[in-house]
This record gives sequence, C-alpha cells and structure tokens, in this order.
Amino acid sequence: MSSSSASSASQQSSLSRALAPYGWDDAWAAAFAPYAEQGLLPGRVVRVDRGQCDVLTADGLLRAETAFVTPHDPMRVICTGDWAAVEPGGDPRFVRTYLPRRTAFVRNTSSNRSEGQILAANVDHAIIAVSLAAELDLGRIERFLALAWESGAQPLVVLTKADLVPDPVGLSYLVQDVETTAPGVQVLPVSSATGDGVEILRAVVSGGTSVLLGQSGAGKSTLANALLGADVMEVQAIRDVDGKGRHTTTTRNLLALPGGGVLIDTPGLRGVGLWDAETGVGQVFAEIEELSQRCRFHDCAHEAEPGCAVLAAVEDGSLAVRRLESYRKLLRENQRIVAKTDVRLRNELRRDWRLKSAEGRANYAAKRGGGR
Ligand SMILES: Nc1nc2c(ncn2[C@@H]2O[C@H](COP(=O)(O)OP(=O)(O)OP(=O)(O)O)[C@@H](O)[C@H]2O)c(=O)[nH]1
Ligand SMILES: [Zn+2]
Repeated sequence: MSSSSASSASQQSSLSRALAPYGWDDAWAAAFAPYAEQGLLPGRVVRVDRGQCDVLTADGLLRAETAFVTPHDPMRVICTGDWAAVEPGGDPRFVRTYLPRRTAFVRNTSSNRSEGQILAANVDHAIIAVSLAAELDLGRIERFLALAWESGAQPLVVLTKADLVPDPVGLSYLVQDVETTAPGVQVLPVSSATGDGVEILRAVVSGGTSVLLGQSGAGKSTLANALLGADVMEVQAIRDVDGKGRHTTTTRNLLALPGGGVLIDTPGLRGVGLWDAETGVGQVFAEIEELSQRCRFHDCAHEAEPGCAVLAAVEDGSLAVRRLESYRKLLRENQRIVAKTDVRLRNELRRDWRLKSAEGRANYAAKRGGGR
C-alpha cells in the first residue's frame, strides 16, 4: 500500500517535471485527478488539424484523434493550449476530453458569440505587438485590447522596433500615448534588433502562457525568435521529420520558452488582425462612408443631424434604409465589444449618451413650448 502510493507520488512528480515547462500546475493536476484514475494521460495540445491533434505528454509528443472533442458548438472544439486527457494506447488513440479552460481566445465571426471561432486556450498574457515604424493607430490598438481582455488574458502592449525611435523623449511620449489608450496595461518598448526591452518581456512571459497578436509586419516572428533564443519559428516549419523529403512538417503552435513560460502562435491568431471590425464595416459599407464625408458634422451619427448626407440619400431613395440600419447595427456591435473593455471609450459613450438624453429632453420641452 505504502509502496504503491509512493510510486504514484513519484509518478506524479515526474509528470510534473515533464509537464511544468508547458504550464502544468497543482490546479491542473487537481482538475485532472478523476481522469488520472481512469488511466488517462494529461497533455497539452500543441497543434490541431482536421480530426487529429498533437499532444505533448510526459511520454513525449502523441498523435490522437479528436472525434470526442469536436462538438457542433465551435467554441467547444479542442484547440491549441487545451489540457487534454488522452488514452494511454490504442490505434488510433483518442482524446477523451479536455480540462475546463481558464481563458479562451475567440474570433467573433458574427454578433452571435456561439458562432465564434476558438483560436487558443489557457492563455495568461496577450502580447499586442505594435510597430513603431509606422504612425500609431490607437483605434487599432483598442480593438486588439478588446479582443485580449475578452479572452480573459492580461494584455500587454509591446512597441516593437523601438530602435527606429532613437530619441528617448519622443519614445516616452509614444509610450504615454499608448498608456492613456490602454489603462491597466503595461506598455513596453522593445527592439528585437538591439535586444532593448527583450529581457523585461522575457521576465513577464516567463510566468505563464503567452500569445502574440498584432498586424502583419508588426515584428511578431522576430520577437518570438528573440524570446525563443533561436529561429525556432522557421526551423520548426521547415523541419523534415522523417528525412525523406516528404515535407511532413511538424509545426508546433505551442512552444516552451527557454527562460520559462510558453508561447502560442497559431495561424488563426496570426490572422486575427483581420478582426478589425471597424475597418471591415467601413469597407463593407463603402458607399455610406463616402456619403458621410459630405455630412455637415465630421462626427455625424446619421441619426437626426442637420445637413446629414446619408439621411439625404435615404430620403431621395439612392440609399436603402436597410443598408443604413445594418451599417448602424454593425458599428454599434463593434463599439459594444470595445466599450466593454475600454474605460476611456466607455466614458466617452456615456458622455455622449448624457448629451443625447439632454438634447432629447430639450427637444421635448421645446415641442411642448416650454422654456427649459
Ligand atoms: N528595425 C527593426 N526592424 C524589425 C524589428 N523587428 C522586426 N523588424 C522587421 O520588421 C519586419 C516584419 O517582421 P516580422 O517579425 O516578420 O513581422 P510579423 O509580425 O511576424 O509579420 P507576419 O508574419 O506577417 O504576421 C521584418 O522586416 C523585420 O526584419 C526591430 O526590432 N527593429
Ligand atoms: Zn450624417
């Protein structure tokens, strides 16, 4: 009895040693206990393809079928970063289930959250890479922040290519601008070229799982390689496992960092820059955006403003009301997502709402012929 509990204790500790670099901790172990009793192996999902996934277990990398963990609800489909319970053997072997997620990155493919697409699970830090090579787009940073906060991860803004802003005063202003846009978020200038700031970032990400978000060209790959201490990203992608030139690439979307911590980099997250709802809305409703250039007020909401070119177009029949309504709906939806998380914008909206209701009261009073 004592020998079996001793052996299970030593099993536990060797399991922890093997999986700790991938984020395994006491809480995961506790959550996994009932599955361990069933003889299932814990492992972290490093990649998911159609019908199968690669799971990193104490026994190494295993390939397993995902039929049991791909329900109709796309939000509940197993994804990179999940802690899976894998069958110890079998051909094929199956993932039986995965542990409840602490956080989840989701792409909102529509207003309906259940239609979202799950991109990564159990992420602690969302690193938003913003290049200093171009002018700061605070609106874009806000949208990435919204996405990050919504996931449950702690966002962190990394201003990349800091070497391109050699003037320290200028740099501190840029940092301040972003800090004002991102309350509660650390803003860190970093240069992968000179290594400035990389150590600070390494320390931040050493305690948990991180993802890199940001526009194409923001410097994510370069930063990932700086953190990994090698061109692992490239190396991973081109490695030919069986040496037979069959291009059996084994890209892991989840990697342990040498300084501690885990980095998740999936193609889906890469493309999350497309989650640029406002720009997207603008593109989809290009004709309305064009009309709005001719509104009397540059911040015209096309609700009841005098000199509104959009309402005029509806009036003369050249713009369908339906089109305007759906444009409004999408803009509101986008605002709601951002406002949920962005204190500054939330306050602005609130102020706006107060003004509107004050206006409404004034109009009402005027109609009734009242003086106030
Ligand atoms: N000056 C300077 N250039 C950098 C730095 N980091 C990255 N770059 C350059 O910026 C360009 C884009 O870098 P990537 O790392 O490929 O950007 P990415 O965000 O991974 O881009 P995608 O893969 O398209 O998402 C490359 O030409 C890099 O050499 C930096 O610290 N300083
Ligand atoms: Zn207007």
